[in-house]
Amino acid sequence: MIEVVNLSKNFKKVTAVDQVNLYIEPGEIVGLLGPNGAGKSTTIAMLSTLISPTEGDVLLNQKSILKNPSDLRGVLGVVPQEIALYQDLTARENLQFFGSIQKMAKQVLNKRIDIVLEQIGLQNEPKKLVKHYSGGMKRRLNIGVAMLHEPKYLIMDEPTVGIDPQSRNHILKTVKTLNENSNMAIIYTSHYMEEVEFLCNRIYIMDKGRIIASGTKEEIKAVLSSENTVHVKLEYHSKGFVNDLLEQPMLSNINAKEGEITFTVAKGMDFLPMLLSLCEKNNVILKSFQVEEPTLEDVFLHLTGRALRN
Ligand SMILES: Nc1ncnc2c1ncn2[C@@H]1O[C@H](COP(=O)(O)OP(=O)(O)OP(=O)(O)O)[C@@H](O)[C@H]1O
Repeated sequence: MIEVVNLSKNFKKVTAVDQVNLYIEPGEIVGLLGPNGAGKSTTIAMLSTLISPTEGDVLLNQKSILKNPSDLRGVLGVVPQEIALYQDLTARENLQFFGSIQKMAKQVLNKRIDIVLEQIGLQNEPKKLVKHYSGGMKRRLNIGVAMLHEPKYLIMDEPTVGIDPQSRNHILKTVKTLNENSNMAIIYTSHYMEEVEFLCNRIYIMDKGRIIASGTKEEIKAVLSSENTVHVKLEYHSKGFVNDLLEQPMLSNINAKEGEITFTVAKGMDFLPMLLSLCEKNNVILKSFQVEEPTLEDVFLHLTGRALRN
């Protein structure tokens, strides 16, 4: 298990990471979700021993790695946010180069390269130079480089930024398969809450250097378990109807646009009779209504008053 204990990092006057605690157990996918500038990359840089913390510690199987970073490096792969590849080499040549600087034995390396190329879906591009790859293919090869030494833990720093939806889906599937077939534990950072919801068993939500929520998806969403969002569509817009809604004490966050209205209501509240009687009173026809479960985006909004992406 890897544990991060009271980890902080100051850059002069900026506190990029502030007393962060988290852990990852073998075989799980953990999400680190937060907007730009939340401190995710700085946390990862400390976790992967690239920069040293101002305060706090990182433990591998309960032993500090600050004095012996090589213990962690052997079991950890890091996929950086930036593409770090040689453009004038093929995928295989890139993997050969990065494997050789890790001093992997030639035979072992060649076997691993075959496996990794298959895992990242680039086995059928033997002659193509990286400079002729699409953005998504480069990202996949970037992941392959980090996987060469068969790490038990893989850290991925926003691996889907700036790529097309098809490549993004491929990467998400690769991450899931790697975890399921190789039992590789993955720390996945992102500001896309739907990716984190899809992939991760446990999630940490970070903002302004701090962890503001953590737990399973269900536990985090339970923060909002007392409320449901309701979407109502009317046949046509009615000012009177909206005014009547605004006067209902059990409703909040009422938003009306044309014939579409959204509001929040306490969970379990039977609001339908009220809705139907207001329709009748204002002579409008209810086209549809939908009760929505909260998303991680809603939780973030609730905790910070801001959207994850702006
Ligand atoms: N080397 C540095 N010197 C000064 N400030 C830094 C440095 N690195 C990061 N910061 C600041 O620390 C804060 C956290 O940055 P960090 O890159 O860790 O956030 P992030 O969540 O990874 O965001 P992004 O998704 O944009 O990468 C930001 O305010 C950033 O400007």
